[in-house]
Amino acid sequence: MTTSGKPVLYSYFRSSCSWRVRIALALKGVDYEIIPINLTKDGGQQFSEEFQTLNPMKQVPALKIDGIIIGQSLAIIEYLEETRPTPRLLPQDPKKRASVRMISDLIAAGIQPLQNLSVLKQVGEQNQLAWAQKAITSGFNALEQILQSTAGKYCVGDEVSMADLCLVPQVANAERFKVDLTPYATISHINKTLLALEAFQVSHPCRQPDTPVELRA
Ligand SMILES: N[C@@H](CCC(=O)N[C@@H](CS)C(=O)NCC(=O)O)C(=O)O
Repeated sequence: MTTSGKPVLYSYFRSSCSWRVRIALALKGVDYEIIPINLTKDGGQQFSEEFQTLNPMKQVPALKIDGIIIGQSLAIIEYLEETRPTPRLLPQDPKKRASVRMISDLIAAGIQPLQNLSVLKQVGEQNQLAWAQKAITSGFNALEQILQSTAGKYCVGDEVSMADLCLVPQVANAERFKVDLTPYATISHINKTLLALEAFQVSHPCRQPDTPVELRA
């Protein structure tokens, strides 16, 4: 907490995992402060001693809330869901909830970590684009197929869920890595529908306190 008592989100404007949490906070109407952690400046502020005491994984996001600090975006979203249940981001129906968790994990464990900054650094500059494209297309091939049986207006039925909070930032990553989205009609359509919602807009990487001027919209 800051002296104002508001929750504090350690976030980087371009981080897809931070964006997931920003959407959840916006949807649930939580007033919070952002402390930007620049993942590229000075060799990466995530490696500073101060930040490592907050999140030993040296990754954003991390959320200080209710006297605790939580890392891992899905754990944060689940905590927000349990303590601030409205609007619901996990459906009541166990089968739908399983679908939401399946899609969230597909993205959060099966795609994003493979194209995360630290992995791309290991892959080397020349191979980064092809590597990221492969990780994303292989995940999106599976996701597009899964959505045929789960999607309504959004990833699972007609209510915005945690799966949607994972989808939109991952599509932004796909665009950044110049993935051809033509084969992913359902993913693209749901993404467009979600981007029209205010919570997805206010939390967008182009509207953050640490967004560089040239990327602001
Ligand atoms: N599983 C974690 C992943 C967090 C993560 O990968 N964060 C990225 C930004 S999206 C990061 O901080 N990367 C820093 C680095 O790779 O050095 C979560 O969901 O929060």
